[in-house]
Amino acid sequence: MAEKVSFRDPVCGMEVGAAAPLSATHKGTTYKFCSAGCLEKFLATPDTYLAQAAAPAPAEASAPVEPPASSQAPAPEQVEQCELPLLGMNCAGCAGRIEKTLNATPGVVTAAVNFATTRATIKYDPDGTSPDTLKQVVRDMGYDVLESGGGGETDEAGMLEAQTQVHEAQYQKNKKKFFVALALTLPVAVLAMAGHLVPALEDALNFPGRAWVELALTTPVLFWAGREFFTGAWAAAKHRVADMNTLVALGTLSAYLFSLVATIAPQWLMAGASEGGVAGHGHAMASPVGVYYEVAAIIVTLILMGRLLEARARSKTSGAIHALIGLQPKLARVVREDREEDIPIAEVVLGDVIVVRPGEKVPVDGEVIEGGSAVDESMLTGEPLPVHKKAGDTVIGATLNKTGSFRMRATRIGKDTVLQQIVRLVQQAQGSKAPIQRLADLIASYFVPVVISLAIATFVIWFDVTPPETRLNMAVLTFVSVLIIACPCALGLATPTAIMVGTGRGAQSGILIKGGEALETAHKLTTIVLDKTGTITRGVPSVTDVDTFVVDRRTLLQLSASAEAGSEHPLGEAIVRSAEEEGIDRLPVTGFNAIPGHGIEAEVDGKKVLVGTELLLTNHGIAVNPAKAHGLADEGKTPVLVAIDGKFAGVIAIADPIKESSAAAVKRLHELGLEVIMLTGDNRRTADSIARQVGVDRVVAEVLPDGKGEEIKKLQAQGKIVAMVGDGINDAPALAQADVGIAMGSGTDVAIEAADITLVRGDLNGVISSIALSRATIANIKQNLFFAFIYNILGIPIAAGILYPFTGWLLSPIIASLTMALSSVSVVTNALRLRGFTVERG
Ligand SMILES: Nc1ncnc2c1ncn2[C@@H]1O[C@H](COP(=O)(O)OP(=O)(O)OP(=O)(O)O)[C@@H](O)[C@H]1O
Ligand SMILES: [Cu+]
Ligand SMILES: [Mg+2]
Repeated sequence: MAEKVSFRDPVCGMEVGAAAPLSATHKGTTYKFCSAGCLEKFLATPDTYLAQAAAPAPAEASAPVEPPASSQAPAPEQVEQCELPLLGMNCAGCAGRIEKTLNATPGVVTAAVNFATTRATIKYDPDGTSPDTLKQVVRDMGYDVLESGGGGETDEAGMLEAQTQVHEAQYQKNKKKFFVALALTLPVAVLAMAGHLVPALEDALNFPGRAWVELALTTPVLFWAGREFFTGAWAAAKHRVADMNTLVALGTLSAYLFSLVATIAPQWLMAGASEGGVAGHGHAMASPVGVYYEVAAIIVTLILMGRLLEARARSKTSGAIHALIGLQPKLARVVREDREEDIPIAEVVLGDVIVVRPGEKVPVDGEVIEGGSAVDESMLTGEPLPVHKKAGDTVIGATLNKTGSFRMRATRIGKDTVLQQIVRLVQQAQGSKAPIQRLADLIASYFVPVVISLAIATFVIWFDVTPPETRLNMAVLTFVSVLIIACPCALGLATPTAIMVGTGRGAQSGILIKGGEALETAHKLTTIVLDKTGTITRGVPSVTDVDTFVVDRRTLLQLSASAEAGSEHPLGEAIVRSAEEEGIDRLPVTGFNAIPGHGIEAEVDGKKVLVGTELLLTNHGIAVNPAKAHGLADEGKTPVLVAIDGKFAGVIAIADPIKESSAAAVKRLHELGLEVIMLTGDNRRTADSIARQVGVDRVVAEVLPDGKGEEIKKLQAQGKIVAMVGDGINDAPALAQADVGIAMGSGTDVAIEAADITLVRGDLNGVISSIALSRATIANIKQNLFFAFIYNILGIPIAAGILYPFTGWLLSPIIASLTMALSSVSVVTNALRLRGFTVERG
């Protein structure tokens, strides 16, 4: 097939390697794509992108040496991506603010900041900005960026390691702060409240300088242990925004300043109040006006405690990725100059011969060259049974060799190994946002200003309606309570933590989900479209019957195999293999032409040979007696018709066995309420026969390769939400068109770019597990949002004192801060339940 191939993605202009699985052919040129997104855009309006990519070319096209196929037209827009591990975010509001600022920075195409992974993922134009500039932007906002050791290519494992260390150090520091705060707060709480609880103590605690003691104890709690609330609130204020720090700072500062004035100059507060003095709500009298130091101190201490618990729980959400990285073996036993030696994994080079003994891990990806063994691949594929490997089979790094020993040749090392690809993918997925989160973000962004207004309204109303002696106390208390109870910190955790645990759990079971969007869409699917070859069937077709009319069997096989030698189609390969097995040598071929979806034409040994569908032959004006072919097709075999020199010469039947798991999986999909459609380029009879055996609802047969995406579009136009399941490489346009594209990885060749979800173990049970995982994750997110909101919704009116006139109930600021701490913890704990999700076993 002498067609042109362009390795520059025409949409984003990125250089894409020859191995990239995504491609589309347009007007005789095959274009490679960096991502399904680009492919999708291209397929929608190919000509605009080609015009764009070609436009600046003439200016530079002064190098005639360059062959036109690889013309280096500068792309309209070079996009690079970098990841910054962020430090110092303590609330989802921070993440939102950094994201906004980065997006507004010149040169940035898109930026996304994830609070759960504490990463910023930035796509930028290298001519417009640089990672260093972006880091500075973040630092200017009062946050920090973790330097990831050596520059250049970022090593996921290293970056994660460094980030974990920093988080641990931060955790220890926060722990210290909490305990100091606790030690100072306890006496304040005892002084302020013990007298109320135990009346006998009241007099003893009511010594003259009490307020001053409380002041002395509370001040360091607030301004040392709670310092970050004030710096955070200040940073937010400079950007004219308010976040949870603002609420905490405002709340504690109001209680503190009120008490301070009451301590230093009570006469200011007495103005207008009656001579008898006022009692703080339920407080022993120490100064003529009640003081609320304990409120400020306890709020800070409880919130610090909540953050500690939350950090502890959150560190577990990245457990899956740590487990994956931990799979990487450290050493490899290579054979160099006839000697075996153990070397660090990083020193293995491509082509190294490696010895793997029983009980050892396979160090890198490779091909078995000698010996054989059963290998446990469950850690990457989720497949529970060990897989038998012999010479010629591929083995994956990090899988466990069980019984025998073998030698292998390293074929993929470092960043290219399946394990590293999976780790990268999971990192990206965990950092992505689900659409449902946009709603949460939107609500959170309005929440804080609304809360502040509510708090002020509460203050004003109580100040108005309360008798003068207690009105300031009442107003301050309710004001602080509303501010604290309404803090939306749990809201920011609800979605990202669930996405993180859900995608991590998926990866451990061989389900690689590319992002929150796919994870969310998968629970809404109505229709599953299955590709036939390699998805329902095993994808290893073999010749079963050869039927000849004109020439003898040997000649027919020889001519067809020679003609197919240049074909990459599995059917062609099956014919070539069958001829080889029978010891038939191939003849020289002169003209070869593949007609996608129909077959091939070639000139072999001076004869014109056509191999392919009935239509291919009839289109060439060849009379065909199809009875035999139809009979074979009804058995579920694919009849390939052969014509020699314009005459129908025979039929080669090719069968591709159905995977054992397929029928049961289709049944389960039906039970989940999904419509199952089979999509194939094969003829209708064969397709129907296979469809009957596995029980799909509907068959769309004889679809040309580039028509598969069209078929998906048609289904979508009927209002269906469609998942396309294919083997990832030739189904790329359909995978990209579908709402969720699910690629069947073969376990060794993970076609990650091609789809939204990649199933490392290639069977249909993975589709069921993906949908189940999606449903479980979305349900979990909804529970989280409920947990996050319920406290606010119930708490705000009570804190505002709605019940006070009827029952005398007020929500004390102390209960408010306890609730706030607990709501974050309950959200994270709930998300962690997803770790127990179990996958479907066939
Ligand atoms: N190289 C080839 N040799 C013989 N027949 C071919 C060849 N290429 C295509 N055909 C014929 O064209 C038909 C359609 O091919 P196509 O690649 O579109 O689908 P397929 O591989 O059979 O099925 P699926 O869509 O499930 O992958 C094949 O079933 C076969 O009959
Ligand atoms: Cu909060
Ligand atoms: Mg095919």
